[in-house]
Amino acid sequence: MAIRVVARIRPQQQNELDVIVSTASSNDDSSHPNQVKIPNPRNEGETFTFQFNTVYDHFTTQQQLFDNEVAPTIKHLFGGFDVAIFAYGSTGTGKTHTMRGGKSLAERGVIPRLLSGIYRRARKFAKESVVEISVKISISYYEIYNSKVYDLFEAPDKRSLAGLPLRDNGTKTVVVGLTERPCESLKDFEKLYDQANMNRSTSATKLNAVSSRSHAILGIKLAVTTGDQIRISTASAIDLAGSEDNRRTGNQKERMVESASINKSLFTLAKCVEAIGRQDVRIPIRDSKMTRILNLGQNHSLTVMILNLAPVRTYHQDTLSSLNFANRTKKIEVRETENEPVFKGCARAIPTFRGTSIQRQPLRPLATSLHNSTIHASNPPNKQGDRLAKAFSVYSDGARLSNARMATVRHSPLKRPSDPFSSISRPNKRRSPNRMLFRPQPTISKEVIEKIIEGKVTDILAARALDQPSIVPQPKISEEVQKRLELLEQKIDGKDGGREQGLTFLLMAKQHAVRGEDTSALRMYTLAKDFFRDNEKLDSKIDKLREKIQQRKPEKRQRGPVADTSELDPNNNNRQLVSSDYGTDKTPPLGYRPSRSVTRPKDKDSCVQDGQADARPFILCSTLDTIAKSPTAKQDDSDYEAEVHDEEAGHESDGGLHYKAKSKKKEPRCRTLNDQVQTPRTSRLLEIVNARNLNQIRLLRGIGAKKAEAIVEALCGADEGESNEAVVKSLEELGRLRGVGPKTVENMRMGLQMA
Ligand SMILES: Nc1ncnc2c1ncn2[C@@H]1O[C@H](COP(=O)(O)OP(=O)(O)OP(=O)(O)O)[C@@H](O)[C@H]1O
Repeated sequence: MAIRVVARIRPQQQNELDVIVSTASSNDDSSHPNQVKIPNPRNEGETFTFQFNTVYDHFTTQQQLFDNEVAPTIKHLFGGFDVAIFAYGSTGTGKTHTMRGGKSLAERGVIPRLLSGIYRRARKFAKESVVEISVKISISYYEIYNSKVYDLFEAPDKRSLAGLPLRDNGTKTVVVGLTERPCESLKDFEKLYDQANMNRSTSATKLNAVSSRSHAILGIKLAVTTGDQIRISTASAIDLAGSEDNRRTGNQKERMVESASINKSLFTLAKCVEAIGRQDVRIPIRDSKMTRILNLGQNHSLTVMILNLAPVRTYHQDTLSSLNFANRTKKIEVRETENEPVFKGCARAIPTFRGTSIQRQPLRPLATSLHNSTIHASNPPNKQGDRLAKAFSVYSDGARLSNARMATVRHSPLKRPSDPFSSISRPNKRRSPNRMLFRPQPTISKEVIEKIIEGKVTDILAARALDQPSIVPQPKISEEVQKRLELLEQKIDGKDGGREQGLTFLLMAKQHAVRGEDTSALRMYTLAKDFFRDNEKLDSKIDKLREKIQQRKPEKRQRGPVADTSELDPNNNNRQLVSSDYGTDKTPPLGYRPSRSVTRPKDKDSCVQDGQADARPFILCSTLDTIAKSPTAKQDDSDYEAEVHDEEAGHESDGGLHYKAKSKKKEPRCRTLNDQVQTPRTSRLLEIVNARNLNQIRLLRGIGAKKAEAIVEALCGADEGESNEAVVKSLEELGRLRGVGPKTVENMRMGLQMA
């Protein structure tokens, strides 16, 4: 079954203007919309339509959403299926509101309602069933904060800084050392849940006063014992952190670190979804902890994704990104599989204890978390302080089998030493299982033997269930050991968290630098410094940038506010003329080539000089200057057209770019211009191209993924070493890049939406 994707549009909030998202229905029954409509940010006359299973508008109550989307999954949960419900959307779109909700009854979100539904169904089951039924519910709750997993049942001051390690268990990923708490009633749950939520990392940003800084995963484990069988299933309710544009959130140091981590994991998720869609052999699921845990498409769970959207223009590009992501996600097929029940009297289990034909079984992890739906026997444990689970149980033949079994049974509280067949628990007497089982027993019939063995098997399974850490918390691993585990894991994953984080800051710094956002670039470089101490190059870069900002201050004052448009308020239209609109390039370092992201001016006199290693293409400066001086800075498209017409005078390349010449030597028909008279539209185009951000380039009109790659490759091919990167300085140069012609250039240019 494909993942069910539903969209929820939150109400417009105070101070929010200009609603641009609307709903529609592809059916005749317009009372059930299933489409989201949003204008094309580059051409307001055009509307994009996205279709999902259902679309909920701002009138939808928490109750309605739950009844339609989540309540139906409860019966599947009781039927032995796993369920995964997750909220996705950019920051401030209502994910936490949807999943957790408010305190009042009407405002309660999906999670408390789900628990309430589970308890209600459990009671109904027990009441109506003719056989005895018992339902045990336990929960675990953890967050992924800055790429580390923390148990939310633990107070932050008691956490190990390294977090909890992850381990693979078949198709599932388990969190080692996670506690599971039994929850007898809804009240129990609410108490635990509220306490744990206080431990969740939240902070205020400009976009959300209580912004979640982590992905939170609640696991609900259901153990339904019906007569002689027990079935375990799990529901995972996931409140993802939202993608963030730091120019809009106003994030500073600590928030920025969190944001980089959030964006990175969400980017990995998007890459996974894309790779699944393309049916790639490699899905980069291991590239982030969140994707490992979510395990989209591979988790064999009934999956519902709630796409949270904000209806207003300030979120335009975020909404579009989310819609595109959801559009791809809805195509993912999941093979839901029912978790196997265990029967107390499972006769088929007997042969495995007989004779020498015992099959070697793979290692089966016993240390589990909620995500491990291994088989349990009935009589779930209720004693505290029982022996903790072994890491692995090995089924093997010969002596090893005996040992493994001995280990299991020896600790069984159900062991009956007087039992004539307690030899199962005595390895020294079980060297020859054949002889033992088939030796003539004058006083016991074969049926009785079978029965006794059946009973024994059940006991062993029950003992194993007692050994499970389902209720008893896992042993606390010392901080030192956990740190080592974490380091080991990073090594296995080929990552080094700190360095990676530092590189992300460097990347963001360079992006800001390319856009001429010196202050933000400086901020990012300073953050990167924490990760690359004693790096002289970085220090000198910071010093030079600081100096440059200082020097520009008086200049800025002279020019007035319009001159420094690079870091203006997003609502200010001027900003769109020169710097990237938060909408079109919000995604931070995505698709960016770290080593290629800095464009270097050849011209030493260019108005932006940034030491030896970092510089922006001077086209950006000339644009800034042009706009600062130009009274027509706010003109609309037609004004730009006239301006461009004047520019058609032809322009000699100054040799700044050594691109690969096209095979056919045609006179370029595209407009050529002198850098000093570039229009904002042209500057913007060149800026996008020179930034080498695949994501942005492919959004240009007439450019697909392949062409975008070809452009970036052509640019990289034209570089003279890593420290001397090529810059496209005119439309003519752009038109001569491999894979790009004058027509494409014109298309790209005219497709740019300018304010
Ligand atoms: N359907 C809704 N009805 C009423 N208010 C809503 C709704 N959805 C969201 N809100 C409000 O919008 C604000 C932001 O919502 P919320 O904190 O849930 O966003 P979020 O997506 O979880 O953000 P973040 O990713 O930053 O944590 C909150 O004040 C919340 O009450």
